[in-house]
Amino acid sequence: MKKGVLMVNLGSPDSTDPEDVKKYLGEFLMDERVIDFPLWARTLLVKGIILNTRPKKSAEAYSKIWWEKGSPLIVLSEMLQEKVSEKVDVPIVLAMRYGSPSMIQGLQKLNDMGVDEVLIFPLYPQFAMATTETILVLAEEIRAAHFPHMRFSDIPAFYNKPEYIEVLSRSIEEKIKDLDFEKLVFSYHGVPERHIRKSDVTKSHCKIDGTCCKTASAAHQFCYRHQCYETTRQVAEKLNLKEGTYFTSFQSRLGFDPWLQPYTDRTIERFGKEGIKKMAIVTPAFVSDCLETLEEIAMEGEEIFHEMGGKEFTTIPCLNDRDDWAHVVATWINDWAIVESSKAIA
Ligand SMILES: C=CC1=C(C)c2cc3[nH]c(cc4nc(cc5[nH]c(cc1n2)c(C)c5CCC(=O)O)C(CCC(=O)O)=C4C)c(C)c3C=C
Ligand SMILES: [Fe+2]
Ligand SMILES: [Fe+2]
Repeated sequence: MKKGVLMVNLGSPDSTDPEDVKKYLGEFLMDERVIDFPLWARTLLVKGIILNTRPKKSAEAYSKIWWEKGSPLIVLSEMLQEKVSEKVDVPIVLAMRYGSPSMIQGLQKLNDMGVDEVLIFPLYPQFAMATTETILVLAEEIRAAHFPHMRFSDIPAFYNKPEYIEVLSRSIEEKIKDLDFEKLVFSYHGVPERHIRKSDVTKSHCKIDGTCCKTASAAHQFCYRHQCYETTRQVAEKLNLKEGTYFTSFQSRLGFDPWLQPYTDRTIERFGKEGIKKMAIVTPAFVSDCLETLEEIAMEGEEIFHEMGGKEFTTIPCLNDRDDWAHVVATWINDWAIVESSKAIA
């Protein structure tokens, strides 16, 4: 069997034109694992309401962060894929869950190379049904319909993998070592609380009450909230951060349902009001810088902090194509390729 890797990130619109943003948001938000309402209600909400108002606003936001080469998320994902490709012996193809290059195009490309043993690598440190799960489900649907001869395995959420914690901690340390910051915020993309309950395999563990995520449970293999807090805890331990100087919060909520709290914007506002002058913020749910880090945090977040009287607002870049991160990704891929080869020999 010939091996290859499908590296998958979220995706971006093709351009900042509101029509392209509308097309992208339509595909994204009609995913039943993102807006998890029955089809009729999702269609009404997305096509009847969100797509009439949001694309213009989102297009303006994208215009502020767009690069000459395109969407930062896609350019940075390509840079990672290229760097990792130099360090491994198997082909790596990059695909996006929404927009292009699509997952079906990516799998077709691998198929054309003769690859039939595929490692699906979702670029998400923490599991969520709106991210990791939807990638794996779509991959399997495409496999069954178009490439039934292929065999798939995947890289599970790596929120607590020592190599990931090491690189993330180093990326933070490099930015904060000379800062003398008062508060460090770990801001993760939010999800509706309902998503956490739906992903609870035990059906009874997740109470979202502040203690469940600290109590050992089989539910945590698929609990986004637990995995976010665990990433924060392990980094804080590695960097010897003092209790009370670091916080976990959740950003980018949409709609009126309760999402994971505390919310990042309110946390920044509170710190400003409390007289905090220097804060830093890291966004570990994102492997590549994107709209949510470059605009929502680095621009809007900074503005909120300054309006509330804060002075220094330091944003810590995502891992992007850092050499040490590319090295870790390459090691995981090489480990997979070796194990799969020895299975084939046995
Ligand atoms: C119900 C809506 C959404 C859920 C649930 C959700 C989960 C989720 N998203 C990411 C990562 C990213 N999201 C990004 C943009 C983005 N997310 C939503 C909505 C939900 N996300 C929207 C509507 C948008 C588009 C922008 C906007 O209009 O505000 C991005 C950035 C994409 C880019 O092109 O730069 C990322 C990355 C995660 C990790 C996650 C759950 C854990
Ligand atoms: Fe999102
Ligand atoms: Fe939990």
